[in-house]
Amino acid sequence: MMEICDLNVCLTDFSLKNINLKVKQGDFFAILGPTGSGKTLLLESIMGIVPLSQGKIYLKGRDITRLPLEKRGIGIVYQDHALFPHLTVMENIFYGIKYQNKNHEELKENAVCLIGQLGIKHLVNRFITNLSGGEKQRAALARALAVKPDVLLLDEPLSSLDPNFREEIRDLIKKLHMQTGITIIMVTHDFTEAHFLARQTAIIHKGQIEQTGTVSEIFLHPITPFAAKFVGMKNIFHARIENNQAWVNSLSLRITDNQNGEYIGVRPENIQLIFEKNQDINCFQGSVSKITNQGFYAELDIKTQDIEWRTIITANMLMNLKLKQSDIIYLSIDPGDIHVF
Ligand SMILES: Nc1ncnc2c1ncn2[C@@H]1O[C@H](COP(=O)(O)OP(=O)(O)OP(=O)(O)O)[C@@H](O)[C@H]1O
Repeated sequence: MMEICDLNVCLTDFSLKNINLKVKQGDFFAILGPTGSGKTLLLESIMGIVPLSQGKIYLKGRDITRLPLEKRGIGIVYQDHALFPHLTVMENIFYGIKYQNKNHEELKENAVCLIGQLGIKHLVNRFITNLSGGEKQRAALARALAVKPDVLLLDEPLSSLDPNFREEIRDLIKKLHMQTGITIIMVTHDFTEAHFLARQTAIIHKGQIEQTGTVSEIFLHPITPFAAKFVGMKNIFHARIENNQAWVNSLSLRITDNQNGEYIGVRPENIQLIFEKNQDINCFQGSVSKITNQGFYAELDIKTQDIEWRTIITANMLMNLKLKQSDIIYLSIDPGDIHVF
């Protein structure tokens, strides 16, 4: 549906290199990456705001690489909403319709329907400056969708919102995607957001795509240390793999058969904490080196020989166990939970 072929953008100090992506009709696609990785620049290239030094962009089979934004069939919701402050909500939503080469009556009906779906009927005569962050985001979504674009681009749609609105708007975006079936490409630095909303995802790092796949594929099988870290695999170590053993410094861990690579990764939630050594295959003694209370849960750093592991436990469990720094504890790791890449 949207195909990005060999896209390159060269700026003075930054480049997007050989970007290839395919987004299917009706899909929700997340481009995930840390700050400065090139996410917004990629959206801007899709919109035609920054010139490509190489590459093609196709939308529904049409080559849109050189078309002006209004002819591309793309709607966008910016991080800061970018609504017109001197216009009312209604005027903002209807603004783009007059520039469309489509049936205006149909688009107006569609806009009215969106106003209902987004729950902003009571706000239509208000000016933008008087709205809350969540209300602005609803108005921005209605404005972008009012012209019935073929694809909707969302630039970090939740990051500027107060945490109270974040969940509400996240649910709303999901519902809207299901109701309209529109193709969405969202950029975000938050894997949890992508996990909740998207089906397909691409991880971008320093202007290059590191991995693409379904959200669960990338969550379960990251293929680079960067991707692994990004999806919450906090224990990533350089390792020497020999048959079904992984050596990290002087520690040997049993892994499942037929795996090969240079790194191992273990999720903190997959490390079990126990008080006595048992017969588990990977059971190691360690000592608590740091406890970081995070409210509902706590992060425990545990040192075994020369390796520091990050584990998590619930706040309740931490209280019950009365754990403190330097306490001796055992870690148990199932070989199936050790990922090699
Ligand atoms: N028009 C431009 N001219 C020169 N450099 C630019 C331009 N736009 C972006 N950059 C640079 O390109 C790099 C990537 O920027 P981009 O805004 O795409 O990052 P991002 O992944 O969206 O980050 P964030 O999550 O912080 O928004 C940055 O180093 C930025 O300074």
